[in-house]
Amino acid sequence: MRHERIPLILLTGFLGSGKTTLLNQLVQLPEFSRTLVIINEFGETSLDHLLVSKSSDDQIVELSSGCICCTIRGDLAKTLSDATWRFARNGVRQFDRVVIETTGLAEPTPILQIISNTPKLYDSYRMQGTVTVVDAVNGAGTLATHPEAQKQVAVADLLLLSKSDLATQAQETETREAMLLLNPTAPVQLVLQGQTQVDEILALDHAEPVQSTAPLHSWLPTEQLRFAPVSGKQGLLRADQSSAAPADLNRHNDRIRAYCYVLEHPVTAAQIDQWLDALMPELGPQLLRLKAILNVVGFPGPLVVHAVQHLLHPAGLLKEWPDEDRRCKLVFITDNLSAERLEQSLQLLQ
Ligand SMILES: Nc1nc2c(ncn2[C@@H]2O[C@H](COP(=O)(O)OP(=O)(O)OP(=O)(O)O)[C@@H](O)[C@H]2O)c(=O)[nH]1
Repeated sequence: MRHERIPLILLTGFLGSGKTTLLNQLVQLPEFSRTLVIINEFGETSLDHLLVSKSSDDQIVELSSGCICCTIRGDLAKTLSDATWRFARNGVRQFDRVVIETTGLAEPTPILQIISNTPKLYDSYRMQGTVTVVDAVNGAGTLATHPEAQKQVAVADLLLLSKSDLATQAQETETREAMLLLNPTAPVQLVLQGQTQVDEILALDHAEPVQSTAPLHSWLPTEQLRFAPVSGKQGLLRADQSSAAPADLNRHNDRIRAYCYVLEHPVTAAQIDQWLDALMPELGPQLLRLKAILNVVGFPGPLVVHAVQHLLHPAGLLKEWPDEDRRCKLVFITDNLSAERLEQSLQLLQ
């Protein structure tokens, strides 16, 4: 039987959004007591690791000579691969979880890829999810102007809205709308001075095949979206973007978009293979994230598919459906990809 892999949470968010404040609270909780914290800072004077609570001093690694998403990817890989013996006593590993705090300008996808593309790391670590902190005061403006911030929101499994104590109602609403447009499927919860509902973080199980059907409900909140048939494509419905957020919000960030589809009929395993074989090499770089729940002919439960850019995680087959809705649901978070091009690829599932 396969050994239990160590869950890893990627904590990201734009500069000053409140990542360290959150981490400082998390490491003081009993649930996070056996957590290895890896902090990446950029620049000569790195302070964050000093700000994180002393209680976990012996399990904090600071990577400060560059950014882990670009210049020091190797350092991250080495830190993770050495950690299992470096943070062990008498041969027993002293941590059960890893949290990596990125710099505010980091792109999360290369970091997710390091873990999945390095067999030794993939064998030891399981991506539990990406948590992105967004500042409610500056969020809308930041998301309108910084592609890094857009990508951080787009790939999140959980979005944490910070500083709502400082934000006006209008600022908070605009920030929520901007987040919704980039990522309509990730739940949003408040974090106030680093305090938040920690159960939601611990329950994340999105980035790799889920074992339970519970998280599927939050994936694609179909009840909140309006779907309309795509002309000429039988059984294919597309969510209307304006039902997620006002359309004019898109004016600043029309590169990164979320598309949600429902396919009304079951598909065959062969069709899925063919579709993914064509999709990943061709559109991989433009796919920031793909999540799909597919009804496969002859399978008792849904097949769950995840991809981050050209990286396809092994699909997970669940034993049963979470509810009566047996339709296939697909979410694509894309960079510079048109609905027409996606729909052309979906023809392989028709
Ligand atoms: N009022 C208020 N201030 C907050 C909240 N969260 C964080 N802050 C403050 O925001 C500032 C930046 O917070 P940090 O936790 O350092 O942000 P960060 O994301 O780690 O910042 P970088 O490392 O620069 O990317 C600090 O002064 C925090 O005290 C909040 O919910 N409310």
